[in-house]
Amino acid sequence: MTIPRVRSYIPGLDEVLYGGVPERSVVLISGGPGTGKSILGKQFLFNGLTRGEGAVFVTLEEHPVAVRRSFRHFNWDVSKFEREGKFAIIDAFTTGIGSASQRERYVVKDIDNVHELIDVLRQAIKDTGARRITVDSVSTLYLTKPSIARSTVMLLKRVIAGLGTTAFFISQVSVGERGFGGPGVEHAVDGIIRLDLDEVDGKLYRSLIVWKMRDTKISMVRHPMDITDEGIVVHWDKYLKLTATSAETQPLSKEEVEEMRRAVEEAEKASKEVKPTRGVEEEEED
Ligand SMILES: Nc1ncnc2c1ncn2[C@@H]1O[C@H](COP(=O)(O)OP(=O)(O)OP(=O)(O)O)[C@@H](O)[C@H]1O
Repeated sequence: MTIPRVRSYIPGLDEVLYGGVPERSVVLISGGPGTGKSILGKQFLFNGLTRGEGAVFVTLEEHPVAVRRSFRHFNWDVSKFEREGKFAIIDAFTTGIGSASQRERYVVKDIDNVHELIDVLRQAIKDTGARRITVDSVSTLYLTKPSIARSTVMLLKRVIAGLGTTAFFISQVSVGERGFGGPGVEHAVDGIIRLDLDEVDGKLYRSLIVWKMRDTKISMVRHPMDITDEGIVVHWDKYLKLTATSAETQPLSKEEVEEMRRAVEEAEKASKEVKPTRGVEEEEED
């Protein structure tokens, strides 16, 4: 059965997901510091914006001014989409303090109150007609209160899926940590994509691995990944064989490569045939 998918259009990522992210999924983008999580979240939104889809970025870790600057760093000009009302930044960083925050349209004053965040998010999704959301980072919402992690994620997930959007939740883990953001969160989300930076013989290697993604086949290997001036590139047709003392890149089999390529072609065809039917209709369960 063909399921509706959201193409990330991040080079190589849709191939390792056999066509893209199943629609209305909440995907945890997990990884240590400097692994490229924020860039991946921004690229996902920008690629939707250039194809006519609305998008919302929730910032909990960076000032909104810094967020706009980091989009610009990759020549992803979001200001045009903000002016057109297709893109919104939700400021959950300044907590409403300071003159810059006074200029922001979407502000969350109390990040300990997830219901306030949800109200602002719902409004921003409706205003922009958003299909894509990035929350950077979701860990900030429960850093000091791990016991509420699962309920926070479940509440956000209900609104996001209910309004027909697909989300990347950025999850920060420590260097060397094996988990993805805590058991409550890891089981609550629909997908987990892990970004890594490994040091072998004094050299750092970037890689991406899809740990889970409900309703789709996934590539079962670690893929080498680069950050370039154009953003993230995943080498979907190769895998990175890491040991404690060596890092070796090997090609995937011809059959696997062909199957991934075909899956992306089919997803692209399906996305052209099925026009998105939803506006931002209220399908939310309360
Ligand atoms: N043009 C570029 N070319 C290559 N690498 C780049 C470029 N721009 C940024 N980077 C790298 O991207 C990394 C930062 O990526 P990003 O901010 O997405 O990390 P992150 O995983 O969100 O980290 P953190 O959790 O610490 O915020 C930096 O280490 C930086 O070196």
